[in-house]
Amino acid sequence: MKRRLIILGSTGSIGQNTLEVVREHPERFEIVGLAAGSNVDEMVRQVNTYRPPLVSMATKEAAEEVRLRSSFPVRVVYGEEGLLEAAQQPDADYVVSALVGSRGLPPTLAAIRAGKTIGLANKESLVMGGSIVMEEAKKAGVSILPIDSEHSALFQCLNGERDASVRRMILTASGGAFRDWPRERLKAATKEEALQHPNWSMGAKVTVDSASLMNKGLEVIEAHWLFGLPYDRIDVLVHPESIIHSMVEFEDGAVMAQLGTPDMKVPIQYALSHPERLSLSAERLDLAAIGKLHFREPDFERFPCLKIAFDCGRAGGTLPTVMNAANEVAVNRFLEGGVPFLAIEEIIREVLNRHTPTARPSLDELFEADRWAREAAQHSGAAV
Ligand SMILES: NC(=O)C1=CN([C@@H]2O[C@H](COP(=O)(O)OP(=O)(O)OC[C@H]3O[C@@H](n4cnc5c(N)ncnc54)[C@H](OP(=O)(O)O)[C@@H]3O)[C@@H](O)[C@H]2O)C=CC1
Ligand SMILES: CC(=O)[C@@H](O)[C@H](O)COP(=O)(O)O
Ligand SMILES: [Mn+2]
Repeated sequence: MKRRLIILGSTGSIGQNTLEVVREHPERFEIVGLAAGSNVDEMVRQVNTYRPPLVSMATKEAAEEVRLRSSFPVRVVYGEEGLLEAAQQPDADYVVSALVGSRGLPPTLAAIRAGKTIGLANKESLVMGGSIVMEEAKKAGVSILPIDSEHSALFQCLNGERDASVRRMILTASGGAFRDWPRERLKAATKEEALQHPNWSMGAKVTVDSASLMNKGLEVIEAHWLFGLPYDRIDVLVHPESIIHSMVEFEDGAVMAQLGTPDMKVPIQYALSHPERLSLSAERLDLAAIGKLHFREPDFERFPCLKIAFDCGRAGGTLPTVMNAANEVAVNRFLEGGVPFLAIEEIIREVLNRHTPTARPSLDELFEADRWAREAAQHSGAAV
């Protein structure tokens, strides 16, 4: 039977890669809904190719334009309500959560509550509300299959293993665009430089997170929630080639690693077709041609965002939510040219220092913490 998919964030980097996987296997997948923000041209192209019955766009204007330019009658909804409707679309059995940022949390939760299997790329929803997301998934009997490359690697390494045999997880990090830059040089780092990821082609926000190593920090928190491991058993290792996507060390000293060329279609197909594997036209790994792989410890002094994320993850409560929201706003301000690169970590620190944490927040308290932190980060004058 075909998997009936909704893709939240279909016009983005993960969304388009997901559609590539679908295009290679039309016998396995059917698109029953697409949701995006403002990229009307790309959405019209997708609608005319995949003919989904339901589409959601961020605004009424974008929705109307998609409707008018589609080559067949498609229902187009919009805004936060539109996203929620798409996430719960009754025809779907699987939702790919690939919006960027904490706006991914409400539709991901709605899809879980509606009983859909989740392919999760939107790591921010676990950073913001991991305990609630995992609790709701358990209650609804829903599987959350990781799309993020490191978590897909960990998931693959765990295949057939008992939880009790796991000693630690090792997330690999490319080191990002500024891996070899001295701290002093980071002061003048530009947007164009931050967007030059050494190995992956991705959306702007995650690429800047990768340059500050906040991406790895978000991924540590994501791994904690997905795999239920305490933070002192999650390690980060810089691996500049991004060939080993992550590793699991077991009690007997054995280490399992998942390798491959850096291509998101591989973890996406694994999440979409689990427990099977489908053929893919991805580039094959040639280790003889690569010759050597390199590893080093992460530098928490040059890249303090990684330590901030470990600390907030360990502390729990509203702190990861506030850190995530402050980071989103700070990255946005950097991308808009309003603040320098190093202001990202300063804004996050300042907002965290001003926050009064709540230990076991309800969902409403998480949304309130997110709203408060956004406002605080938007007006923060740190390092500007
Ligand atoms: N890219 C990658 O390879 C990887 C990404 N991830 C994670 O996956 C998620 C998506 O990343 P990525 O694909 O790179 O991001 P992109 O920026 O490429 O895409 C983001 C998507 O979100 C949509 N969007 C933005 N704002 C809104 C809104 N207000 N309402 C509805 N939709 C909106 C965009 O629509 P539009 O463009 O139409 O405005 C787009 O479809 C992130 O959480 C990221 O960390 C994880 C691993 C790898
Ligand atoms: C492809 C993917 O999963 C990204 O999240 C990737 O991890 C970014 O690379 P680094 O954060 O390791 O630079
Ligand atoms: Mn990743």
